[in-house]
Amino acid sequence: MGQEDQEVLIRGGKATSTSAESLNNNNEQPYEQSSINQGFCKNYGTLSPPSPALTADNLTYSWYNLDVFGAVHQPGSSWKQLVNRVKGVFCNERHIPAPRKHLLKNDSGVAYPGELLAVMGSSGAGKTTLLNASAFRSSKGVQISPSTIRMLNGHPVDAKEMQARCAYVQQDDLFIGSLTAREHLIFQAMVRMPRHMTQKQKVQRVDQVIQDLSLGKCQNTLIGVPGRVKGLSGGERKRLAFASEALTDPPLLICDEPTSGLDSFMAHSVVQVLKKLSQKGKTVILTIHQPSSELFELFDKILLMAEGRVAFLGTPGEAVDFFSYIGATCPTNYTPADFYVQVLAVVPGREVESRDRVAKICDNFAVGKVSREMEQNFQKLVKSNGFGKEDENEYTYKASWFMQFRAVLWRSWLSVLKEPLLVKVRLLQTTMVAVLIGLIFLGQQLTQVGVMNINGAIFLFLTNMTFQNSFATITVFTTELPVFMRETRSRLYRCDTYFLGKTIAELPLFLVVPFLFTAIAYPLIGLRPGVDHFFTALALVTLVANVSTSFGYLISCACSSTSMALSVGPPVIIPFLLFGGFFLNSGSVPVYFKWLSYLSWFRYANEGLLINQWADVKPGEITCTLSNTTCPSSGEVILETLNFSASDLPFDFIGLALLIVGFRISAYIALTMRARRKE
Ligand SMILES: Nc1ncnc2c1ncn2[C@@H]1O[C@H](COP(=O)(O)OP(=O)(O)OP(=O)(O)O)[C@@H](O)[C@H]1O
Repeated sequence: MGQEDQEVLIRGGKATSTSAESLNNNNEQPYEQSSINQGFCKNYGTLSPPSPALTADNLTYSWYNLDVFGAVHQPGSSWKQLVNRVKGVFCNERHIPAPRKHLLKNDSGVAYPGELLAVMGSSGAGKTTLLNASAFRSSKGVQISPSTIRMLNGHPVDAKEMQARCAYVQQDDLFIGSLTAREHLIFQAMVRMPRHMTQKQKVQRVDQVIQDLSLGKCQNTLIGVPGRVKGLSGGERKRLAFASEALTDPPLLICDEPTSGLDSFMAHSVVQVLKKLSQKGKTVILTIHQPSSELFELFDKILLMAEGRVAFLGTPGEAVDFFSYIGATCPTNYTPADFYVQVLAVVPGREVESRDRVAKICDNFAVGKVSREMEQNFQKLVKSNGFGKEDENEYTYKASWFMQFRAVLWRSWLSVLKEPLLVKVRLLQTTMVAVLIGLIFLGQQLTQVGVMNINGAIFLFLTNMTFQNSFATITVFTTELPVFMRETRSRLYRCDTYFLGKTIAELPLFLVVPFLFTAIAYPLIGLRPGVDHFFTALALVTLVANVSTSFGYLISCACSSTSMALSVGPPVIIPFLLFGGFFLNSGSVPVYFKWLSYLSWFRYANEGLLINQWADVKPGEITCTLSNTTCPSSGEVILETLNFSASDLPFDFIGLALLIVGFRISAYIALTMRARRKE
């Protein structure tokens, strides 16, 4: 809506109210003075709960002086900031703090049990920021003033308690796409529901929730990945997100734009679900864009936001009075929600006037009854020092360590079986590459040329195992990490149970892939015959597959995105590859890079495989067919030329095993640090 439309709307209001132009024309009627004075008398908005009966399970959520700041990115400022910091430290100069954007300005509000509170406002008004701050889920770079107080039933609440008692349905749904809706809910029940409940009771609750949210028809449908794997519809995904939260019957439910991307029918059904929950005594807060009149009628209270401030909090009926009073009566051909949002919008091109109008409306509300009551409540609380603290243990994980581990293991195993990238594609890819390498190096003989070819084929074994496994891990693991981050922040499971469950579930695959590869390529190439030689090679290739997987986990956990992990992976692998003894003789590694060569799994595995191949090749077994080149007389000579010693084979196994452990521990530490950081 443009400024003109906005003015027409406000002038339209003037026909029935008194001073529409007071919003725009300060000369004719000094708006601020007259409105503010009247605001004290009119008492628009309300703080009163819908039903006075509060049980122990009901939660009144209130927030006072919610002051939120966001980082402002200034192009080219990082260098200046660094210089500024260095000067501050070394030259005793005053450190100039980085500029910050004031996202929420001393907002206060309250949501009662049995109430459906809709937060509305134009885009950028601060709705999501308010919800994130309320649920203690503010994003990286967002700072909340220490004077802010968030309370449950009058007790200041901390992040741990809030995350345990409040269900937060975020705008973007995050699921493991390879599970069905029912499998997803069973997993959620396993980690969310109290540990004293049996598995049977949890499954019964899942069935109940599926019925309540009308998910019966799609319960066995794959959730899917938008744009990649077809699965649930947008509405079904939204309802599934609610279903996950509804399993525990949370007393406080916060939903960020639950209707975004849905048609009006779907939007209505989603809000109906929320309304039903509120009627059962839950406290429900949601943000919504452009609700239809029908939807608007379902809201018990509305909170209007503009420019990071509260412009109104009260019932829809009181909103009509408030806006009429300030001279902005809703015309009959407008839905009230659209009208309020438009009046509170900042119009491009006329920002100063719009902001002035918004400021006046917010000021008017700030001196009204609601704000004053809120202030009084807050003062009372401070005076009575009512910052009571409840038992922290109550807000710990719902499931025991073992239950969490079992649930993660079960879900990871299901996704291993169902994720095509992990199983079908990998097995097909492995077979094809093994056959190709086998055909290229088919039936090598123990000749001068054969020795060169066999050494090349062995190194190719390692290169293929490394790249195939590390990149498969990076691709699959990094796409699942956002789900992990959200679930671990909701305290569904611990970092260690996830990491352990996930890696154990994937282990069989990382045993099958090297087996398949070795079983096909080893005999085709004609490597050293004998069961013991085959199994030694298989053990080494399996260890390499698992070192690469562990390395893939480490890179995935240390990098912030899939694309970053995929770009960081190859340059880090290349130095390890160079120290493998194929491109650079292991005796020629510069002293200053020796330490790096000890971290090279290529070196251990190449040495091990070459020892396995050549150690027992006796003098005379190698046929010298070319007279103009040197011919290695025995396998021992080949190993000596490469600077490898047959006695080092056990150390190669130990080296590979230590690398697996080392990379996994590092990956776990990186994951824990990431889980602690804000995303
Ligand atoms: N981390 C951040 N750092 C800096 N500014 C931010 C940050 N997060 C949000 N903002 C800014 O704060 C303002 C409010 O953002 P918010 O996402 O809360 O708006 P909204 O009302 O939810 O909008 P929409 O309806 O479009 O989602 C916007 O101007 C946004 O650019």
